[in-house]
Amino acid sequence: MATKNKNLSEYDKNSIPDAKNFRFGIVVSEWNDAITEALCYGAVTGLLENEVPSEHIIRWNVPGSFELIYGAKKMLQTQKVDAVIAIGCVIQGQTKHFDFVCEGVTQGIKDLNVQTDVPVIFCVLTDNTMQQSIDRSGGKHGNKGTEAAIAAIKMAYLKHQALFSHEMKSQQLLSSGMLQIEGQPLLEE
Ligand SMILES: Nc1c(NC[C@H](O)[C@H](O)[C@H](O)CO)[nH]c(=O)[nH]c1=O
Ligand SMILES: CC(=O)[C@@H](O)COP(=O)(O)O
Repeated sequence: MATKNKNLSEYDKNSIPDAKNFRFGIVVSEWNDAITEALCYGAVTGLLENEVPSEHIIRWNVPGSFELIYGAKKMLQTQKVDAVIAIGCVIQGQTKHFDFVCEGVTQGIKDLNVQTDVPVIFCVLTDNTMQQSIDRSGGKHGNKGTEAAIAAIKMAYLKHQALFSHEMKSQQLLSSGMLQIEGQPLLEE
């Protein structure tokens, strides 16, 4: 479904997991800051609406969308966060630079999701015109920042569920004797 047929701010509140214990990083590009500030407002509002305490939200700025990659990497490496939201707005200019910035930040954020254990949410507008960006940052198509906040909550929950499931399976294997901790007797004497 294309964005033009969907409101980015709409979501089923009943489908959102309990997020009050999760912590979120938000990295915001300063290019097109009228748009990125509106996206950040949507993201923070989406988190607060779902019981995330304001003190569980850490915000950093970077110069442009290309720097979101490094900013998100340092955020997840140095801060105790369950997910990171990367916010940017790239608008087509006169040259091919748009293509390289969009491809670079897309691939870079994808790489972070592959190489690290913290979900990084892609909240980067890649628009042909400023009006398209306005429409998607609190305008007629809603706010992609809110959409990103909901995605961040759901991915933080998925991460925690996966970890819990793994720990439960390990405990079951240990207690059944099917798994041995190195250096410890298989069965207690
Ligand atoms: N033209 C836009 C940019 N360009 C700047 C790059 O993101 C980057 O900061 C620069 O190449 C230095 O590494 N950035 C945006 O976020 N939006 C644009 O429209
Ligand atoms: C995405 C960009 O870097 C672009 O807005 C810069 O504009 P231009 O292509 O005219 O240099």
